[in-house]
Amino acid sequence: MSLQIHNLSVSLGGQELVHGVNLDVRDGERVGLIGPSGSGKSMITKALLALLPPGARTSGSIQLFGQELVGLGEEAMAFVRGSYIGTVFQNPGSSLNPVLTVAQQVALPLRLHYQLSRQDRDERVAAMLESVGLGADLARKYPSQLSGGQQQRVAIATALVTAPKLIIADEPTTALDSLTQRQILDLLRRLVDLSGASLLFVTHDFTVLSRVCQTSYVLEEGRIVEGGPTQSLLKDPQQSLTRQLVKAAHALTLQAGESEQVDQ
Ligand SMILES: Nc1ncnc2c1ncn2[C@@H]1O[C@H](COP(=O)(O)OP(=O)(O)OP(=O)(O)O)[C@@H](O)[C@H]1O
Repeated sequence: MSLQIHNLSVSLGGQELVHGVNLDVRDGERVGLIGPSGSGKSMITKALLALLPPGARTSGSIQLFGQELVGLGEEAMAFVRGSYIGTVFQNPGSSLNPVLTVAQQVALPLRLHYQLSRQDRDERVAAMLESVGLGADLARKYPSQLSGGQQQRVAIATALVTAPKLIIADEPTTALDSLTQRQILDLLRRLVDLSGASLLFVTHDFTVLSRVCQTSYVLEEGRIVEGGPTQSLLKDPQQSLTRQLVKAAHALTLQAGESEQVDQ
């Protein structure tokens, strides 16, 4: 098992925002966490990365490859983040460092966490850029000189270059047009599968999950209300929120004239 979240609760300012969440990601599995704005998706991913705001309290258990993360010290947690987890966030324009070139950006996690020779590092960066479909001509450019889709490709390359075992993608395509969104989702799915990593994909959009995730969990006001194979949730949603999210996804899909389905 890659990730086992058991009875996770998160409180902030004396208020409990996440209530007893259970969620599993098996090795090599792509799992979605879906819920409307304010349902607590970010609180769960931040708890997982130990990046909650000061004063937040976490209880329960988060096991990553068998290691308990709740209560782990900052130094050990920084090591876990750098070695085992890759993250891709919503807005690549702000998550990329504006003063680093594309090549420097992708090389940064290798510099921070691995002792590689300059040549090995450059080779790994070039191979990673190629695998996300960015040519050598873009390697010397800065994020501001790239399109949103190209920026997100750089972010994916940066997340995957250290070959992390778990990728956390938090609304990674929300800021992109629908064609670019599909390309980036397919790229992420392909690279995650190629690397053998597991994926936890956070979104409010079932259209996206149906393209990427085999299993999904539905979050409502800090609680998981439903979970299971994504296609089953789409075909036969049991909870009112799941039905609403599926309906919204069908409306979006019809709008875009697309039919989405993920390989199991
Ligand atoms: N720094 C904070 N201090 C206090 N409450 C917060 C803070 N950040 C978020 N919250 C509250 O925690 C709850 C969950 O928020 P969270 O950001 O996890 O939702 P989300 O599902 O990620 O939403 P979105 O899709 O809009 O990002 C909300 O009620 C929110 O108001």
